[in-house]
Amino acid sequence: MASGIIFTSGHTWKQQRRFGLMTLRNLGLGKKGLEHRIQEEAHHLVEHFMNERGDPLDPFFPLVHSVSNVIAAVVFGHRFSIEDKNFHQLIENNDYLVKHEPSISEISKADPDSTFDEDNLVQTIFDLFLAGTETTTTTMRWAVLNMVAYPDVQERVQKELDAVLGPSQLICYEDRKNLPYTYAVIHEIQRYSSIVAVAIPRQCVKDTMLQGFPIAKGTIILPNLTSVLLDPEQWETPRQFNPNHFLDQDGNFVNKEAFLPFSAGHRVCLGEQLARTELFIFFTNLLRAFSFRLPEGVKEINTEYMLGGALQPHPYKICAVPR
Ligand code: HEM
Repeated sequence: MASGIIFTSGHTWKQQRRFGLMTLRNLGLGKKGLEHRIQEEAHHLVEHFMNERGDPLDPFFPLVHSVSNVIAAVVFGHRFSIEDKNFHQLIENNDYLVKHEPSISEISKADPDSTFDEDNLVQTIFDLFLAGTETTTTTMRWAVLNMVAYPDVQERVQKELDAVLGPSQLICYEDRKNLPYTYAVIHEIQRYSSIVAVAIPRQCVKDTMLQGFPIAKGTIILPNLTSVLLDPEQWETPRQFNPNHFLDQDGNFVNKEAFLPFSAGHRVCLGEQLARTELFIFFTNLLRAFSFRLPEGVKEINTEYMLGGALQPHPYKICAVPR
């Protein structure tokens, strides 16, 4: 039988999803706890790039390290050092999670309706890790790649950051309100890269009429998120990277109903708030400290995606030049 959050439905899904959300909340999501964790990881990330002294690097490993450490803090209660062999194993082989046998007080044999058994615990941890690591890392890889591909956008972000933030000021998610251009760029990165092309499948529970289309009970539905994120009726230049999609004429940030990279409804991404906070804090810290450029002699960068579970960029190397 399926366990965890992503692959379940009905009672198990409800209980495990509620547990996942509660755990994130208890650990400070929406309060300051998890934000501190992200700020600390952003600090390590900047330090790691700084040590490369502007030499060509593939940002994948430092990014996945930072993103994983935020989730590790939630599910294991500690962060990994970048040299940690276990951490490398974790990244390469998610078996690590299954071998771990945590036991917590939620596991109850007394309640016959309880889904809090070890299978569900392991799978829920696995789900949070998988769903939280791959997606956020891939979005950050697109973020860096797009800054190299659109240097004028990068420059404008940096100008805004320099005008609003002090050079060593701790950046909070709250600062997005004073950084409309930067915030619009992050949204455009998510829209344009559309990394989760298709959301989790649904099954129709009763005969339904939807906008004139009959959908029979039992039909499996695949929500196509890319079709919304690239919809020509919703976006001025759907197939061009254009931060103006999220700005009004006065340069204020505007949210768009069709901005659905986290999907919508009961299954909406459970980590949306966490992911938004991570993307903002990692992106602003990196762009304040570095300009991303092509390595010497390299003329262009591949901005096509590779088809897979998530739409990922091709592996690439860039230089993080300290500003
Ligand atoms: C940029 C980063 C992220 C993106 C674009 C993203 C996107 C999505 C999407 C599209 C879904 C499917 C929703 C649906 O079928 O309607 C989803 C589900 C999910 N996400 Fe995320 N996600 C991100 C980050 C995270 C993080 C950081 C976590 C960890 C806490 C997380 C945990 C989950 C879980 C557990 C589900 C399954 C929810 C369910 O089945 O009820 N995600 N995410």
